[in-house]
This record gives sequence, structure tokens and C-alpha cells, in this order.
Amino acid sequence: SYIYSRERVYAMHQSSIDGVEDMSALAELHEAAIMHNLYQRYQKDNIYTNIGSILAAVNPYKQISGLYDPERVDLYSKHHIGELPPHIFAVANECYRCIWKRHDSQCVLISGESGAGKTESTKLLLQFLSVMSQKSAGTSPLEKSTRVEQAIVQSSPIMEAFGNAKTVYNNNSSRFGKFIQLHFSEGGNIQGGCVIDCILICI
Ligand SMILES: Nc1ncnc2c1ncn2[C@@H]1O[C@H](COP(=O)(O)OP(=O)(O)OP(=O)(O)O)[C@@H](O)[C@H]1O
Repeated sequence: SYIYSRERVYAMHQSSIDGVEDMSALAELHEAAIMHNLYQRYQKDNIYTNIGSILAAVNPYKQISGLYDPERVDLYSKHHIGELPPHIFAVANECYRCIWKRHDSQCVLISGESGAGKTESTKLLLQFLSVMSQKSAGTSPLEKSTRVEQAIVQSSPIMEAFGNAKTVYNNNSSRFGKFIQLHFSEGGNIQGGCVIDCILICI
């Protein structure tokens, strides 16, 4: 152990005590402050935190009530990024809007160690985008979604049946990386897509 003298110990900044939704607002930006902020938020079931335009997600390993409800999809679809608390739906909405705002293809890169929640995050993104697609096509949420949206959401369990395995880190671990492409019409609905397997993970 190392004993610090009183002169070398500083009081925690108020922003670290209160916690922040965006880590760029932390007055002290070092590993301990980042981990403490994530931990404080995680304890209150706030699993999402922004780091500027990046979203950090902490796997809660439990269902958080209401977090991914259709009402939440609707709410995030009507707000710009930063107006509501950090959420994977805010990223999905920004991505969807930017196709037209920037007149260009958009991508979301999801990374993290095994069991971090990448696959679940991907499915939530696809769920949000398929709802946006249905809305743009004028399909009411009560009506059945179109074949392509259904295929996108329902392809996950099939891909998982072939490509996932139980490991010591994750009961449902993806054994290959995926590049998922979605094609949108000018009107905003999904016209098609593909999944390309890109890396084989064999640990
Ligand atoms: N947002 C979430 N809410 C609730 N549970 C979650 C969430 N994200 C992940 N989990 C839980 O954690 C488990 C592991 O997550 P997931 O399979 O997405 O990890 P991964 O990062 O894709 O891992 P791998 O790299 O091994 O494929 C899920 O099966 C689920 O039980």
C-alpha cells in the first residue's frame, strides 16, 4: 500500500459528486472520475452516459422497466440528440435523421468486451430503425410490420442459433463479428439489407 500525505489529496469536484449525463462535463477527467460517474449512474439504473458524441452503455444484466417500451421509441424519435437523457434510441434516431441531414450513409460502430451488451444494443438499434421505417411508410404500430422489417428483427435469433455459443463470459456469445447494412428509400422506409460476417472469434 502507498500512503499519501494530506497535501497530495484533493477534494472531489462537485461534478463528480453529483454525477453528469455527459462525461465531457466532468471537471476532472481521469479514469477514476469516469468509472465513478458510470458507477453512480449504473446504481440508479441509468446505464447510458454520453462522452460527447459517443454513448457508453453499462450492461445492467437485468430488465429495466420501461427502458425500451414503444413509448420510449416514440419519445426519442421526436427529440434531437442531447434533449433527452442518453439512450441507445437517441443514437439510432440521430443516425436515421442524418441520412437526410448529411445526404450520406451513416454508420454506428459498437465495440466492447465479450458480454458488454453489443448484440443487445444492435438489436435495439434495429428495433428502433424498423419502427421508424414503419412510421414513414404510414403503417400504424397496430398493423403488421412489412416483410422486410419483420425479417430484420427476426433474423437475429436465426443468426444467433448458427453463430452464437456459451462461453465463460457470456451465455449467448457471438462467435463472429457482423457488418449489418440497411438500405433506406428516400421516403425513409427500409427497402432491404444484408448481414456480412467479418471476423471469426475463436477464444
Ligand atoms: N441493455 C441490456 N439490458 C438488459 N440486459 C442486457 C442488456 N445488454 C446486455 N444484456 C444482457 O447481457 C447478456 C450479454 O450481452 P450481449 O450478448 O449483447 O453481449 P456482447 O457484447 O454481444 O457479447 P459477445 O462479444 O460475447 O457476443 C445478454 O444476453 C443479456 O442477458
